Formats: sequence, structure tokens, C-alpha cells
Amino acid sequence: MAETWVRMVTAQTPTNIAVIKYWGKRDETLILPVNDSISVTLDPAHLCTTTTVAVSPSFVQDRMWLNGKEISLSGGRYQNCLREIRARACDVEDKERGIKISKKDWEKLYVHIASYNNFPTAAGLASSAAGFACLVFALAKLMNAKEDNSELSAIARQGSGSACRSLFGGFVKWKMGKVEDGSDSLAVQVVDEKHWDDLVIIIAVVSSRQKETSSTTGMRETVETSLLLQHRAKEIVPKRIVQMEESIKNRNFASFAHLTCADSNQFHAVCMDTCPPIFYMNDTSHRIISCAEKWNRSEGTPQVAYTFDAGPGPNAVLIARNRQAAARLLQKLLFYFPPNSDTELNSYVLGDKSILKDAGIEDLKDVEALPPPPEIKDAPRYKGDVSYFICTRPGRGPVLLSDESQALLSPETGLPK
Ligand SMILES: Nc1ncnc2c1ncn2[C@@H]1O[C@H](COP(=O)(O)OP(=O)(O)OP(=O)(O)O)[C@@H](O)[C@H]1O
Ligand SMILES: C[C@@](O)(CCOP(=O)(O)OP(=O)(O)O)CC(=O)O
Repeated sequence: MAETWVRMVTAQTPTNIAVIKYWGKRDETLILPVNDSISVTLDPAHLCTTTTVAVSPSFVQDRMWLNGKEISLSGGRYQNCLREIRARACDVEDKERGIKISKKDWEKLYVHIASYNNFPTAAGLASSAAGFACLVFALAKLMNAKEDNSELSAIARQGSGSACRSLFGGFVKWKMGKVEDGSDSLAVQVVDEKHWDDLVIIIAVVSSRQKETSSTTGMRETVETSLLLQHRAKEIVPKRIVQMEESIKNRNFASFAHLTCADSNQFHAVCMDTCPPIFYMNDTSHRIISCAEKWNRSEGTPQVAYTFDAGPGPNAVLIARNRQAAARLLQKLLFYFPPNSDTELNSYVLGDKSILKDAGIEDLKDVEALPPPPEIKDAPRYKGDVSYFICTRPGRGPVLLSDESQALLSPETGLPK
């Protein structure tokens, strides 16, 4: 009789935002970077990927569904991750259900993968980071691989560079490594998410119809043409990494904010130094920078750090020193960027809504009535230039979800529910 069992594992993995940026590869296939980078992991309650992986002798090929739609696994990045994980598979025994898979069986067994991002995919919110980290983590558990999260990060890295940093919570360093096979290019935790739990993160998802230059293409062109990148990777980043680790360990917000903003700005300068130049930020991004810079200067000490990635949307990630600063920041942001009149406040500020409450904002009338920030004369308002805000904080690393109701595949058929 043909065996019909399905064995499944479901995992949840956070996304991350770099405070010292990865930009540029020294090896395109293995995805080896030209410098170390450091990121903060975002709370999975607000931004995360959930992935279910299943194995069954009845499956006839590897298949994947992303947000409910079947996608091809033929791309090199998916293939590299699948191959590397299969090579590390071990014996699996489920005595209760009478399932036994030996190390060698994994070569002939196929997997089904279903994944769901609780935020827009490819909107510049690092879905590829959470996605590949979750894929590798879930497959490793399904196949009983013995590797720790750092070792798994070196596999996730081959799906998308920034994905390696999503295998840990808190603050994470991706060490560029030295050896040719990439085995020492992996992520390590700097501190966990409890170490600095005052921090509040506000993401402004910026409306954009700009044409995208993908990170992969953009950084290739930068490596080929920018002399500034060589100087950055060799002289600047190594020093900044040491200072950033220090600032994080000592919870030194002034130094943290200074380094974060400077590194984001230098990353965008390196993009501009590329031939042809790459522009990821737009007028709204520049206005957000100016708002943060002016506020920080007027306070005499930094209240907020900003950082911008290479998205299709030039989203701003703002890190406030504590809840009080976050509430004041949100007031300023909502002053400059009120929602369109047909938008409800509830769908305009997402995530941890208690920050809104701290800011004393309950409805759109309160937004209308906000006073202009005193540090800017004749402050204008830019209605509709931000799509929405997400309030969040540093968060934990990957976890397994044991509750079967959270699985995205049916335990009977191994197909999407
Ligand atoms: N949950 C997921 N599981 C596996 N792969 C995913 C998942 N989500 C996204 N991806 C992969 O990542 C790709 C999107 O990556 P891309 O780098 O274009 O966007 P992003 O990560 O959202 O934004 P950015 O990297 O610019 O911040 C998708 O086409 C898909 O291949
Ligand atoms: C600007 C960045 O977000 C670049 C991220 O690049 P990706 O990890 O998306 O690129 P690939 O390795 O080619 O998949 C900075 C960062 O996250 O460090």
C-alpha cells in the first residue's frame, strides 16, 4: 500500500532593518558581502512571515505557494537554499504516527511550502529577508537538521543577503567572513530584544510610483562603478561596526542615532555615486529627514534616528529613543503627513496603536488640530504623501508554531488550506 502520511512544520520569522547597511557583494552566487552589517529585528506581531513546510511520500515535486498563489521554485536562490538544507537533513522518527524518514530518504522526498507575509510583499519592507529566513528555518526543523541559527543564517544568506540577519531577535550582526566558500559569512546576535526595550520604531510607508531598481541589480552596479563604495567598505564601515556595537551594548542613543543616520545617508550617497546614479529616496523621504534633523537639533540631544532602505517605496524607518519621544514624533509626522480625507485613522496608523493614545490622538479631528512643530517656521502639510504608518519595536527571532490551526497547508492533503 502506498504511504499517504503528511508531516508538517510551521514557523514564524521576523523582518529586519539595517542600521549599518549591507550594499555590495564580493560573490554574487554565494551572496558574500563587501562589509559587515548590523540590523534591528522588528516585532513579528506587526511584520512577519509565516511558513508551513510539509513532506509526504505522495508529493511528486517541490512546490511553493506565496500569499496563496503558486510560485516557481526554479530560481537559483530557492534551489540553493533547498539543496543546502537537504544536505543537512537527518533521521526523523514520529513513533506515534509510525513515520520514519532516514537521512538518505530526504534525497528522494519532495516538499510543499506555503508562506504568508502579514504585510505587503515587495513593498520595500524586506519581505525577502523574513521570507528566506523562515523558509530555511522551517525546512531545517522539518528535516531535523542539527545546525544552530548562525549556521542556518549562512544558508538563508544564499536566498537573500539580508535574510541571514532575520534568524535572531534584537540586534544582529552579519559578519562578512573571509573564506571563499562563504561558511564564515553568517549572522550572530549582538544583544537580544529585551536588552534595549525602550526603543519604539515607526515606519512611514511612503506612496510611490517610482520605477524600481532591485537591490540585487543596484548593488551590482554600485560595485562595478562606485569608488566611494570601496572607501566605505574598507575604511568607514569597519570603524562604524565597532562603534555601533558599543552604542547598542551601552544603550547610548545619541551615538546610536548619529551612526544610524550617517550610515543611511552614506548608503544613499553610494547609490548616487553609482553610474548611472540610483535614487531610492524622494521628496517625502527628504522631508522626513529634515523633520528628524530639526527636531533633534532643537532638543540638543537626539530623540529619533532615521534609516531608509532600497525599496520600491522609499519608506522611512524611524527609531525613537523611548515611548515619550515616539508619541511626540508621531504628532509631528501626522502634522506633516495627514491622511487623505477618505482614510480612517485606524487604517492609517497600524501596529502598536497605544502610541497614538499616548500622543493624545483619537480621531481625525485630533490630527487636524495638531499644532505645527515649533522647530519649523511656517510648517506645510503634505496630505496623502504617506500611505500609512506602522508602530512597532525591536522583536524576537524565529519561532515554531505548534498549533496546527496556524498551519497554511492541510494536514491531510499537504495542499494550501
Ligand atoms: N514569504 C516568503 N517566502 C519566500 N520568499 C519570499 C517571501 N516573501 C518574499 N519572498 C521573495 O522575495 C521577493 C521580494 O523581494 P524584494 O527584495 O523584491 O522585495 P522586499 O524584500 O519586499 O523589499 P526590499 O528587499 O527592497 O526591502 C519575492 O519575489 C519572493 O521571491
Ligand atoms: C538596502 C538593504 O536593505 C539591502 C538589502 O539587500 P537584499 O538582501 O535585498 O539583497 P540581495 O542579497 O541581493 O537579495 C540594506 C540591508 O538590508 O542591509
